Amino acid sequence: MQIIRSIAELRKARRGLAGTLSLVPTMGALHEGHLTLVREGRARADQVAATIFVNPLQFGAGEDLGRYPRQEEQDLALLEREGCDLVWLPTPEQLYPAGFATTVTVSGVSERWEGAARPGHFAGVATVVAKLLLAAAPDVALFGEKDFQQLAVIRRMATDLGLPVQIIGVPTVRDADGLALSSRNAYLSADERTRALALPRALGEAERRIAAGEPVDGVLAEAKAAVIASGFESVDYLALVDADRLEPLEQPGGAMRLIAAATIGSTRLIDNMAVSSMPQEPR
Ligand SMILES: Nc1ncnc2c1ncn2[C@@H]1O[C@H](COP(=O)(O)OP(=O)(O)OP(=O)(O)O)[C@@H](O)[C@H]1O
Ligand SMILES: CC(C)(CO)[C@@H](O)C(=O)[O-]
Ligand code: BAL
Repeated sequence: MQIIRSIAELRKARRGLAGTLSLVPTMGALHEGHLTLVREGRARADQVAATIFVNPLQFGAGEDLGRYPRQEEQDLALLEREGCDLVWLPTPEQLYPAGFATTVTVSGVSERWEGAARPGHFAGVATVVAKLLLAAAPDVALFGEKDFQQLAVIRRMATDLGLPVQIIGVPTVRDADGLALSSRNAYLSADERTRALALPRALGEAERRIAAGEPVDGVLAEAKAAVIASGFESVDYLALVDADRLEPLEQPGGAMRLIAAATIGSTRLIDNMAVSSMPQEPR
């Protein structure tokens, strides 16, 4: 596995890679979700590369940039074991040179939900992903559905900028009990980890009830109440949206997604689930 630290080295290494390339951008602290993206990337191209970069541009003031988990040595060992061909670890100075003044802003799909809760977040994500894609020039880039709105923003950006890359979304990998894997789960105490299960459970229950034809408003209100009753301090949003533009849906129909963000202790978790669009007989 080639370990690359500068853009110049990356360009040289890229020219030397034979065949097609998959890219898996990450912020490190790797878990099975990331490794699933790497495996999927390997299945879709001749070579697979990953990036590890905790991108300061996508963190707001007062967010967790300083305490975000960093474990480079362990991450490199995991990627090597997974058969990753190349890993690029850029520095903020390389990606954001002095005088940096160009950002990529995606309107519409980035504005609600995470975009509203974390102003500037998606401009930071879109900018860094555009830069990573331009520098590594992959044929395929893979992102997790766990960050469902992020995936929609990146798809929109790649289409609008005409980037010559196929964007692939990979289903959320969960722990055996149902909690979505996330590097931020490392912040949870044992007690919070247990209570955090209320989030996927509430989404699963809401999914079942909406698919069974129950009124959406009532189901969403009860799901939020269940999350709070289980010990989350707050729910930023828990909503039914269309799966492409992430606009709120009052009536079920088409490709739908339940999306949520909630805070437990000092940890903000996000999750989402697909909702079956065929009305089912009440169970
Ligand atoms: N459980 C998961 N299943 C599938 N993909 C995932 C999962 N968790 C993260 N990913 C994907 O891995 C890529 C890198 O994500 P990132 O490094 O931010 O990890 P993370 O676990 O999402 O961290 P965070 O706690 O910051 O949300 C993103 O495309 C993200 O959607
Ligand atoms: C896509 C990404 C690597 C951009 O920094 C990040 O937002 C993430 O890890 O999901
Ligand atoms: N996993 C998404 C990146 C972020 O929360 O900043």
